[in-house]
Amino acid sequence: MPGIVRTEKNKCKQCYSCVRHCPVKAVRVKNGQAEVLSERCIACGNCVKVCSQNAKTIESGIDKTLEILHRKEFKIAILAPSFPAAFTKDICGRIIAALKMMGFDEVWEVAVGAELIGEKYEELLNNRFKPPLISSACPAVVNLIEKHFPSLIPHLSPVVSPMIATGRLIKLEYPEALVVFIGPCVAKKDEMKQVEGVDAVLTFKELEDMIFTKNIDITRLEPSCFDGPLPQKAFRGFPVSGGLFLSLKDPFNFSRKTVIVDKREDVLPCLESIDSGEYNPYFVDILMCGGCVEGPHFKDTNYFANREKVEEFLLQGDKNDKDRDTVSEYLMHMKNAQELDLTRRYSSKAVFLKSPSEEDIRKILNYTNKYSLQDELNCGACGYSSCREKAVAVYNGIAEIDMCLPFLLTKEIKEKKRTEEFNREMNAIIDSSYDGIFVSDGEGKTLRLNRAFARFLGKSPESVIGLKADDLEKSRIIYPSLTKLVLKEKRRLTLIQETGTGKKVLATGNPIFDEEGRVVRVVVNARDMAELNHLSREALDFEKLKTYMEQSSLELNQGPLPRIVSISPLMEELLRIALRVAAVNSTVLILGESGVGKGLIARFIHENSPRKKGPFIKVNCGSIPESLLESELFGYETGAFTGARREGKPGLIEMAHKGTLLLDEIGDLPLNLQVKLLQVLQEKELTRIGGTKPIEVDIRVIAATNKDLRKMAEEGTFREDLYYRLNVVPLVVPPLRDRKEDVEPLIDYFMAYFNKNYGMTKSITEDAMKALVNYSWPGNVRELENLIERLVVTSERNCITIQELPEFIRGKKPPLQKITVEGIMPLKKAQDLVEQQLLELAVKQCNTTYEMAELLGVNQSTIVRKLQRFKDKQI
Ligand SMILES: Nc1ncnc2c1ncn2[C@@H]1O[C@H](COP(=O)(O)OP(=O)(O)OP(=O)(O)O)[C@@H](O)[C@H]1O
Repeated sequence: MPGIVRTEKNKCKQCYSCVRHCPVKAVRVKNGQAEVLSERCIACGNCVKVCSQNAKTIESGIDKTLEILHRKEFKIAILAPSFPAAFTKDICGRIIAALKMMGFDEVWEVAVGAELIGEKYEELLNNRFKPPLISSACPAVVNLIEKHFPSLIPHLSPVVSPMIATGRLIKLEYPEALVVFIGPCVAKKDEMKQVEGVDAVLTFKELEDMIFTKNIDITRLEPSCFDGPLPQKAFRGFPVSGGLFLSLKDPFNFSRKTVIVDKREDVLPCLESIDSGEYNPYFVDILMCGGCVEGPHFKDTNYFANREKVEEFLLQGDKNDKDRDTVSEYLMHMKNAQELDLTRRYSSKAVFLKSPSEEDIRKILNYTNKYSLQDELNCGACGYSSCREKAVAVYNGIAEIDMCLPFLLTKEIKEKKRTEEFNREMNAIIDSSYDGIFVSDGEGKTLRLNRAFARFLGKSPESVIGLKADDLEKSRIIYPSLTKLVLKEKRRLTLIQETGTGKKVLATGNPIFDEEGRVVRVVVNARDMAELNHLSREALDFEKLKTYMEQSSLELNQGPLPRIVSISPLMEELLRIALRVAAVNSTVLILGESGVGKGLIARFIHENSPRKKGPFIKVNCGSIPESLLESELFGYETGAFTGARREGKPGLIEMAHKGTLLLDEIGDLPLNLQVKLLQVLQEKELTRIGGTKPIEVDIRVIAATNKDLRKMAEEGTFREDLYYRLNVVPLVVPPLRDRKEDVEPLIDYFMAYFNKNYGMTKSITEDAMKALVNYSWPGNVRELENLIERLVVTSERNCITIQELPEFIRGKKPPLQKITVEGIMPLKKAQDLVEQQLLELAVKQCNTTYEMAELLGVNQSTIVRKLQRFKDKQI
């Protein structure tokens, strides 16, 4: 059966007041909303009275009454004896008149029913009915015993309430009559559903509402009197505390053994003590409220004033009292009075809560940080008198675990701290963002912007916050307004905006939607176009360089080992030593003029070492711009610098792990990197740029140079400690002029190689060969190789003749440039000037640094380096 109390969910504000004041804890809190459990509810209406939010309402009897009033049957209203307390003195008689005006044929007093059952109580008490006899006039008490103290059911008086007794008397006399009870009690609405006797129940408050709605001006009505039989005075006092007891013929007969319970807080302890056998009264005159003059639907709840009004009516009576038959006279006139059945039966409706084990209780308590007895504050904020009682409710699913106020407060403080921290972090992230960030609400009002965006606008963030997108656009602070467009189109948009400072920004606006699909925020992300262009150029250069680096390294590493062509005893000796060195892990320093084949020897050592399956990485320290060399060698971590890849990148040293690292042109390694390299050689670990964690590397280092490192170390341009660390095994590759016997085999080798490469079958005449062998090859093997390639490609005939050779090889020395010396200057400066002039000439003649290298007989990296040097020094 549904209960009589309803909860308006959205009004419930988690105050737990209803839980606290419910005597039987019939309130379940679920998702923060309290709802009454009809199976546990005793319909006392207390939760309705204490709910400050008016979230609890009582089932209304108005509709049912209206329906009855529309019927043609005989309609009788029965007024509870507490009515004088509900209305002012001059209104009382007029209430009866108002009820008749509304359509009731008669208005009876419920005190009649009280007199009827009073006799029954007399009988039960005199016949010693299963003491203690517990009165059953209060339906909330009956519910309490049936649902929560079923063992006391045999002691409940088997007599109906005065309301039911009055209803039944009327229906016996007028079987067709419809009876509406009007009283102070909400529990009567529940009783009506369980026991036959009345057709509707109205509270005094509902009656007032009906009178108001029907536009009845009660003050203008002539007072009217009660119909029906006249009850004895004593029974008009039924609703006050002990009213039933005092109505007994000889109450003092039982006074010592009677207890009058009329306070809500006393009801439970009384029944508990009787139930436990601790307390053994003879008669229990028990009401849930302070008599029936203090219910949840009573406007003025001052018990004493209410009680006085009831007693006044009891003494003064009604104007027509003397004209009415008494109850006993009325019964005598009835033909079938003996058929009046005033008995009531009860049944157990007990729904007990499950008892959790101690372990279960502990688990629940622990969740809210209650680990010891001291932690159990029993503050009652949750509505339960103790933390354990609440734990039992949680276990039974009628309370929520986090209903604990101290726990929530601690949690909230923590949460607040976390939110503050998070906000601080977010602000720091947003403010440190390189991109400009601008946030508006769904109306286009500026909520926040970061420093970068404020910089674009040339304004302080504070001066922009609160301004509308439209205003920003009109005043040209930023134009056009992306926020406006996003709000209009409701989609992500990108466009170029111009700011008041003349900056152009590339901006992307994103709408943020709420659950209903409305745009609640617009987040604009912007980049300065000028910076963007600059970055893209930088990134392009960076990528190009890396591709070049990776390709050159991989070429060496992955391609077939180039043949070392040599028949000279000097080279044979060198290779023999190189082979021996290859077997061990020592650092090798390869010295020799440019283009003699130092790189080739390094590769030879790697391929013949135990590391041959590992990588062979070649780094030309002279050809990578100094600004990039560090990151190329040591790698970098995420976001270490502008243009860095997002995920970071290992350096070439790290890439050479388990293999060999050739540091070519080591003499060009900047001093700061020399220190870092020394650390790697000594500690066998490195730290990426922007990183903190050292990375272990197992590499063999081979350094190569055409410079006099020892001299450089003496002059302080190369670290001495690094020089000694590298110079463990020095290998000197002899220049080609010192091993002329290798020239012819090398020419044959390169002829065959390029013929194959270009699909040709060129050969060379003996004269040409002789001239080539006799040339002194300042650029060594590289110069020779380049010339042969050019001859194979450019020679018109199948056989390359001496005429096709450059003049300087044919014996005629290359024409000497006239270098004017106008005075004494340091030799080094003179050398620089000469080099500079030569480079200037070469730049004019050649398209690439490779061509320049060939023309000047040095390798390309030397050209790059020297050009850079002259540029830097602006010589
Ligand atoms: N003995 C050789 N047999 C075949 N090819 C050789 C020989 N020596 C050198 N070369 C070729 O000559 C070119 C220059 O050699 P390498 O780059 O090893 O010289 P390098 O001394 O390292 O030059 P740099 O000092 O400019 O770095 C390469 O193409 C290499 O293959």
